[in-house]
Amino acid sequence: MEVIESLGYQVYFDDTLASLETFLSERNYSKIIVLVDTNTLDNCLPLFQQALPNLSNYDVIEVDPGEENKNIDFCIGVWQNMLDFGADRHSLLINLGGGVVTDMGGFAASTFKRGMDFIQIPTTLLSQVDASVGGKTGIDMGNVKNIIGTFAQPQAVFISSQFLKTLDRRQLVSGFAEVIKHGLIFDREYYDSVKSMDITQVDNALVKHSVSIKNRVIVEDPKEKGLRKILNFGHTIGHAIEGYSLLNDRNPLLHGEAIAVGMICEGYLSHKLNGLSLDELNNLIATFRKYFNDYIFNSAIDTALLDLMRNDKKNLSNQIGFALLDKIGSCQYDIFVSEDDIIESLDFYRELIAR
Ligand SMILES: NC(=O)c1ccc[n+]([C@@H]2O[C@H](COP(=O)([O-])OP(=O)(O)OC[C@H]3O[C@@H](n4cnc5c(N)ncnc54)[C@H](O)[C@@H]3O)[C@@H](O)[C@H]2O)c1
Ligand SMILES: O=C(O)C(=O)C[C@@H](O)[C@H](O)[C@H](O)COP(=O)(O)O
Ligand SMILES: [Zn+2]
Repeated sequence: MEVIESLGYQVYFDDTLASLETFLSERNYSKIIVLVDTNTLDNCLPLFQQALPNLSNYDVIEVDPGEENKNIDFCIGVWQNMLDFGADRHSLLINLGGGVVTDMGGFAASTFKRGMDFIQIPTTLLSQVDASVGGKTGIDMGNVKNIIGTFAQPQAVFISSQFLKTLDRRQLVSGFAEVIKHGLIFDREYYDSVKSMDITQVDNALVKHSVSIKNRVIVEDPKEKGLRKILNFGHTIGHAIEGYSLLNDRNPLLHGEAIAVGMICEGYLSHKLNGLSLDELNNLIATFRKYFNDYIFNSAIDTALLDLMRNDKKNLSNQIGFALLDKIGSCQYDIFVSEDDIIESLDFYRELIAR
């Protein structure tokens, strides 16, 4: 078993979840509640129960799956269940699921009775390499992503590759967008090693490498005053596209799919405004187009996308904020881009996929 030390807690890479059993036996929680969605109830709760045969006294809260449910209504449901179950400040919430469950569960726990303990057991690739670590918790409001939330660190994170076995390919690829991002912003060698890999070969070593990159960034800047903004590469435009798609498409883009589009557009801005070479831009584009389908969208929605970007948390005094690459493996933040340039990057994407 391997462990990464994060912000006052451990991230365990442990397929047996024995470390979870030890963790629970060392703490005297008044009550344990497990938050799942309907898919992790079926696919992940049985593995959790097998790993903890001696844990019998816990309650389960179930929410509907998917980004459309990462909102205040479902959060109220979680809070109400915690009240009904008699949770107090010495209780523990175990978030067993993907990023929707870890984000919303972390938020619900961090605000319940002004804060109770929670742990993350991420069950998607995306939540293992990214969402479960670092303490960003939150919910969406309408189609504005993660606009209500807290920085609240879990007591521990337990990562087991066992959970990934039931994940479908589309979800695996979505999580891979954040893996590619980690290489692009921080580690050229890692990017080169993942950019053409067979996605079914994702293993603990890869997850651990991604977590170690994210962890180095968040330990230096837990509350995103500066450096942490690089973890947001692709997200200014990506979140706008994700939010737009959520409300307007019958089969909305997943987070990773949207930020893959965002990383191509922001790759273009990196080339135009921040010194990323044309060769490296083309390299980045080829990588994303290898794994991700094109997203067709019309310039008629640019105004709506800009409206969403006006809510980005990196903005300052009405200027839209970006993290941009200067080369593969290196990223700068607090770069403010004009609306004309943003639209140019959307046009670039549209022309690219029309070729
Ligand atoms: N807090 C952060 O730092 C951070 C980082 C990245 C992304 N996020 C957020 O994470 C969310 C996306 O997370 P996600 O991609 O995990 O989505 P998700 O939680 O919606 O999970 C994807 C789907 O897979 C199902 N699922 C989960 N585990 C499964 C398993 N083991 N087997 C079968 N099905 C399973 C879920 O029920 C869901 O239908 C977004 O809301 C995004 O904003 C947060
Ligand atoms: O941990 C971070 O910091 C990130 O930015 C990671 C992102 O991949 C993630 O999507 C995060 O939820 C975005 O946060 P937000 O502050 O832009 O909502
Ligand atoms: Zn993300």
